[in-house]
Amino acid sequence: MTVTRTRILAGNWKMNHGPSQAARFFADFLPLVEPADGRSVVFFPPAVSFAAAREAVQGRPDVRLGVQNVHWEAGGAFTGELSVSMAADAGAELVLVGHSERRHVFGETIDETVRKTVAVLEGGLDPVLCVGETIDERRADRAEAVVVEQLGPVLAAVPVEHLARLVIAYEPVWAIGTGVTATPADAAAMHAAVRRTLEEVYGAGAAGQVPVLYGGSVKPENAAELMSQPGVDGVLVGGASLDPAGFAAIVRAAG
Ligand SMILES: O=C[C@H](O)COP(=O)(O)O
Repeated sequence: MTVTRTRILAGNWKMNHGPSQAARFFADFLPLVEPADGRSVVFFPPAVSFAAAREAVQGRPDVRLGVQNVHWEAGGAFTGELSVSMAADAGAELVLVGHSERRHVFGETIDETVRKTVAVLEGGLDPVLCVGETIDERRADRAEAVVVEQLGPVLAAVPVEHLARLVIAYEPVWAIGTGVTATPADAAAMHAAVRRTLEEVYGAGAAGQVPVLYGGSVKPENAAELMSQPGVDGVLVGGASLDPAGFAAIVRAAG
């Protein structure tokens, strides 16, 4: 397994921080975080705040931006949706796909995550594919099986030449926004399952090409321990990414 992958510290603002709050966030956050080799900071602001975020991070190539969702079609009558090319035109480099709130609140299917991942890759952006089990699935000892079920069809549709642009985020649904975090050992075990699945599909060495992030109640207090686990390349942070000082502490916890 490669141990030199770039650390990724990602903040998903979900439906928080409009344009003026986004500008205030970056005015406070950026002076707290020096650019550092081997570390990439990513934000997923709401679409209406994207332009404000982009303006705020000009001159900071260590900070990249993504969108929280896209439609797989190139354009057309899809009220409320964004296409990949529109996101790219706005300056997005990454796209969240299959976030648990898309799957469990908005009914996004595995087939839709496949279409979105393919559209994102074909459009030249990098997908951050989110996978994770519910508490009932974990209690039924199906955590690993569920993650493999979510990953398999997507990986089957991603050609190996695009593999190095894929990012995977393991986010147990029961840990998201609950204050309950997976134990570092559980996170490490699930990350290992993700990497095994990558190697089963693409062959030996594939797992080293794909950063795998942990998400679910990551806070300044637990970020360093989670990121010290084997196979945990970074974090995808919701609530704690809304506070400039708190998220800066998480970024610094990456070393
Ligand atoms: O995308 C981020 C995850 O849903 C984690 O959210 P959280 O840090 O608020 O638990």
